Amino acid sequence: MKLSALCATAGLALPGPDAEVTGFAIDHRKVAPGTVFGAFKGARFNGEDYIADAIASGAVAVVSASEAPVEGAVSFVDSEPRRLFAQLAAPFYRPVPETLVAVTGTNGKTSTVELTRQIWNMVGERAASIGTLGVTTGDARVSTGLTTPDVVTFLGNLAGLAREGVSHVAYEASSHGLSQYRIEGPRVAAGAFTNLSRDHLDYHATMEEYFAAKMRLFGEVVADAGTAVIWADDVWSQRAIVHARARGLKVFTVGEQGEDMRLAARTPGGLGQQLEVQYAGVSRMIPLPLIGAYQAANALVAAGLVLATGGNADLVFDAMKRLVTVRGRLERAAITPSGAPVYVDYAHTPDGLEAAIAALRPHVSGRLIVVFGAGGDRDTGKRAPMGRVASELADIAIVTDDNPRGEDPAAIRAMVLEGTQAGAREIGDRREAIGAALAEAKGGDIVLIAGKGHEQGQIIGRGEAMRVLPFDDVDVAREMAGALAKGGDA
Ligand SMILES: CC(=O)N[C@H]1[C@@H](OP(=O)(O)OP(=O)(O)OC[C@H]2O[C@@H](n3ccc(=O)[nH]c3=O)[C@H](O)[C@@H]2O)O[C@H](CO)[C@@H](O)[C@@H]1O[C@H](C)C(=O)N[C@@H](C)C(=O)N[C@H](CCC(=O)O)C(=O)O
Ligand SMILES: Nc1ncnc2c1ncn2[C@@H]1O[C@H](COP(=O)(O)OP(=O)(O)OP(=O)(O)O)[C@@H](O)[C@H]1O
Ligand SMILES: N[C@H](CCC[C@H](N)C(=O)O)C(=O)O
Ligand SMILES: [Mg+2]
Repeated sequence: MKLSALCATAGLALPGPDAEVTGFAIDHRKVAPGTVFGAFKGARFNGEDYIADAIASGAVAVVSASEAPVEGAVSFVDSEPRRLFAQLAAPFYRPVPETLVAVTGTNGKTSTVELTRQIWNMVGERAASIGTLGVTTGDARVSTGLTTPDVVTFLGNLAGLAREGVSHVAYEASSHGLSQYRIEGPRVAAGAFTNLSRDHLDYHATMEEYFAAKMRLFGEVVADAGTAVIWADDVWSQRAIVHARARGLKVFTVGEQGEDMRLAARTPGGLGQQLEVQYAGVSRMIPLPLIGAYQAANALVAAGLVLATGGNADLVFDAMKRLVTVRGRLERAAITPSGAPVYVDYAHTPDGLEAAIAALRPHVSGRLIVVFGAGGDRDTGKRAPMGRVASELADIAIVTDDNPRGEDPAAIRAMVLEGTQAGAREIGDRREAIGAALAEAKGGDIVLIAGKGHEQGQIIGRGEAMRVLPFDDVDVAREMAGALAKGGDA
């Protein structure tokens, strides 16, 4: 494809001679002849340092923020080079699935995109989701490593899915992804906001900045005349509604305070819950086969996205009855020989931990035992609040390791323990901590293993020294339950 054609589609002037474009790259090591190179300043490197190398490898154009010397290639300079790069790249990656929706919020993005994918599939669409779990279609899942992949991977994935016949894609818009313009370009029909609470304050300076990053979804990413589906019961919801209205989007609110889809009642049951939902003047009873208020919220927002993009209400609400557990989100992993169910959940924020404990509480007649930790090289300010939530809301809290990365695991645990009241236990080794929780559990108790969900490893070290030790909470819980049944030492 010609650079001039990409510029014309993106509405940009071509600032130099025309060239044939063969691809896009944001890492100079991936540049081949004909590539457009995005030279961005990052947290660790300045991509502009690699411009000459990229041109030597065949780059035909360079997008950057400053007048750094670009000799032998067309130079695009913009104060938001990542945005310009995405605008230029989008028309190259064709075809694009016809219906795209994006989900933002501190918690619930993965669950919501996955449930949206499930509902679309059940109502007859070829659907996929992209997010923390990777790229998921009906029959396959491929990991990308990040929640929101880099823009080149993202656009490439969309085109690949469209070529396979996928027409509907729901993807996660993390605040990092939004602020780094990783998910720009194609037309996004609807966006959803789930909630906002403390996380990532190592990357965003304040909650206001964190919220502003999320609101780029409604401010810029969702197409003109698109829809904003907003969970209405969060403390930040009203402000999200104001942003969406100011942009002129259609607003679709969901929740107990939702005006478009109202959750009138929610009754927890053994393996799920009964929801009474009012939509378009009709009241419906929906037996949702997932437990917990938070899963009801995510399922309703997912239904809202499908309805906002043309789904048939009868089919959509009927599909909700057949939703299946999202991997690592309140997933029942095992039952101890004493009869206590063991759940694995991805709660890694104070709010997430509170939501996961609240989801299980109605099902506990004895004690709720929680095993959890906090990640290294991530927001340190969430650690003590996580400790506080666990020790206040669970009966037994066991603090353990969760991806210490480049930090001293004992120091991370100490910060978590600062928030706990007396009585919280500390067992650094995660396998041992899970074993202790299962051994402690009696009939009527429930064990919650929080923080890693679907993750497949324990990340130790940083940079060159980083290693990922295989670890899966579900597998370990099963192994430990098995060992207890045999009467061995867990
Ligand atoms: C802080 C952060 O988000 N960093 C991401 C970001 O890096 P960056 O732009 O700061 O890049 P950098 O490493 O400083 O390099 C700058 C530029 O120089 C280029 N470069 C660099 C070296 C070189 O030799 N040649 C070269 O061309 C790089 O490709 C890059 O374009 O862009 C990189 C390329 O896409 C990502 O790999 C990297 O993710 C790091 C590994 C990461 O851990 N990110 C996490 C925090 C993250 O993004 N998480 C979110 C949120 C999860 C959630 O919702 O909770 C996610 O969406 O996954
Ligand atoms: N709507 C919600 N409200 C409160 N907590 C939630 C909600 N949805 C999920 N959670 C909690 O957050 C955890 C992570 O959920 P999920 O993976 O769907 O979120 P996410 O936004 O994709 O997270 P990440 O930022 O890591 O990508 C869940 O395991 C649960 O503990
Ligand atoms: N997307 C989140 C996941 C955190 C999961 C937890 N296991 C950890 O490692 O902190 C992050 O990268 O901050
Ligand atoms: Mg996610």
